[in-house]
Amino acid sequence: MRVFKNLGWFFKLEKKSYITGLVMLILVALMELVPPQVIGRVIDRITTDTLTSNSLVLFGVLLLFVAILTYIFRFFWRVMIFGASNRLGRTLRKQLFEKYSSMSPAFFGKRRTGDLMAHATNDINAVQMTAGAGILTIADSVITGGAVLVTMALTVSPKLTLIAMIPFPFMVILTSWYGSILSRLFRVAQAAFSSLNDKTQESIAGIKVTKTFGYEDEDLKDFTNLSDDVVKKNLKVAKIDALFDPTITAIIAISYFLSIFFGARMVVADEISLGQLVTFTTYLGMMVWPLLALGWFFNLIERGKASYDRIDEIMNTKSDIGNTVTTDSVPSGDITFDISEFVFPGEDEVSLRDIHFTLREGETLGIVGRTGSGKSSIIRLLLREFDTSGSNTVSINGTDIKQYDIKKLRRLFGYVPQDNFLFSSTIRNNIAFTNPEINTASVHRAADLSYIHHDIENFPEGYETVVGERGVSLSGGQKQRISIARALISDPEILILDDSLSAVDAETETAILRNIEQNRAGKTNIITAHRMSAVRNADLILVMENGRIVERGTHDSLTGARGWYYDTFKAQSLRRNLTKELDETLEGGGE
Ligand SMILES: Nc1ncnc2c1ncn2[C@@H]1O[C@H](COP(=O)(O)OP(=O)(O)OP(=O)(O)O)[C@@H](O)[C@H]1O
Repeated sequence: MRVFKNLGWFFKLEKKSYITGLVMLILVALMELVPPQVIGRVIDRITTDTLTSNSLVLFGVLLLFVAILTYIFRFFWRVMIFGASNRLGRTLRKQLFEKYSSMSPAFFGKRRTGDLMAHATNDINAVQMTAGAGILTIADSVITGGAVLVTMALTVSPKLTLIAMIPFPFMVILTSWYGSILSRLFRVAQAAFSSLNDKTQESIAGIKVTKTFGYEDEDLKDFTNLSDDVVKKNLKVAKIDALFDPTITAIIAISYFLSIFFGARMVVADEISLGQLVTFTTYLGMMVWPLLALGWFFNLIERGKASYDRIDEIMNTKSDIGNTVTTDSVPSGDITFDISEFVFPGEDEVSLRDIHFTLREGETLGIVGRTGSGKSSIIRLLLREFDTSGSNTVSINGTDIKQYDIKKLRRLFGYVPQDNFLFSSTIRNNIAFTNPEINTASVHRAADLSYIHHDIENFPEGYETVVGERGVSLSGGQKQRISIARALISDPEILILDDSLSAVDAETETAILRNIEQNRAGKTNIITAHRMSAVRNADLILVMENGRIVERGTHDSLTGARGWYYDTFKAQSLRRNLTKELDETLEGGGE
């Protein structure tokens, strides 16, 4: 029953629907008491030869009237109770999605996508069932069952009613025992379903890699194993599920036997009439549904409880990134990093050390260094994907960025992440993501700046071409450039290109960077790259190694210093010139 307590807030919210629904249920229960009474009376009148055609018509009209009212009331309770439970599904889905949206990347790094999806589908469905069918089954078994028992006792015989009820406590004990086993098994089955969900999602997302390595058979085997596991665990649930109905049917059968055995003796002893015994057994037949409903109720609440706990665990997870706003000012100005040490949450190793620099507003910062040297980590701190602690700060205009409203802070940035992601929508919608109402000319301009306009115009449907979930029909370079257009369209105060030019050729890179330089006067840019040519014109270049800044300066000062930057720049320039020469030679030879 704890799940009902947990859902108390919702029942309060939907008080009107539930109360109306329950009143309708009570009325249906009362209506259902009438037909057995009519049958009993007709039989008694037949046996005493007092049945007239007038009274027969009257009984018929009464039954018809009761049938019509039952039909109407049944319709309304369904609309009220199931309508409310559907609204619960909607509310929970919204709350869960809001929770997901508010969580930091660290949360998504730790959880599996399939699991998060299963919470939003299967688990919410199970809780919704508890608030719909769960309420119905308990109300129906108590109201209909109670009304039938009271009527049996009042209109036929309290003694016979008690005899008929002897097996009922066994049923309650057995079904609640099945319920507790079911809860455990259901939790395990839902977890298995989450894993299967996760596997499906990952297999589809990684299908290209799987195919390239020729690993389809292994992938299928993994999938089949997980799928078999889901079946096995659900079969266990089904086995316990299957115990509910036979138990209840057996209890009812015993109850019937006791009623007829003792009822017949009471008829013979003239304690009740034959009509009353028929009425009694008809009522007993009417107890089948309330008792089945009671069994289902235990089944449903156990499933609801298991799923509610799984959702609750997510809802109670606190985001690593808080939003305690202590300043009203809008973030803008110079960016200063003052970090002695930064450790990613849950890690032991220090990832960034002694990162101290200031980037003036309107200037361009270039960050270079070997892979894993800490370039993206600097960006992630600025974006508040992770927070610094202690005296370590990242500030904008002299204020720690943790003191700004996180949404206002993030509106500052036009960010092109390393693993760019395109939504399954049109190219236009992907570019206009931050401002869907923006005019076509601006979309084209952003695409022009990121050097993708002509490619897009050559697509079958131009800007209306739909890209797959991960832009499967586009080349890596095209995806990167569409992501750059998406970042540029809002003319952000701070543009961040995190290794975002890696998939375009050197000429395209130069052209895009020139466009950015010419069109973003007075705005800040941060570019991380492996190619030194991408940061050549930056006002400040940081060279990272093992989480530290090992060189800093402008292109000229760094080449003068003859360190890693110079060596790498020279090697890359040489390679670039050689490739160019080779291309020209091959082209010349081909003519
Ligand atoms: N969320 C995280 N949790 C723990 N460690 C992390 C996390 N993200 C990055 N790291 C670690 O921090 C170090 C720096 O990673 P980072 O992504 O900043 O390097 P990078 O210079 O951008 O590399 P690349 O050029 O390959 O993109 C790496 O050792 C990486 O494993």
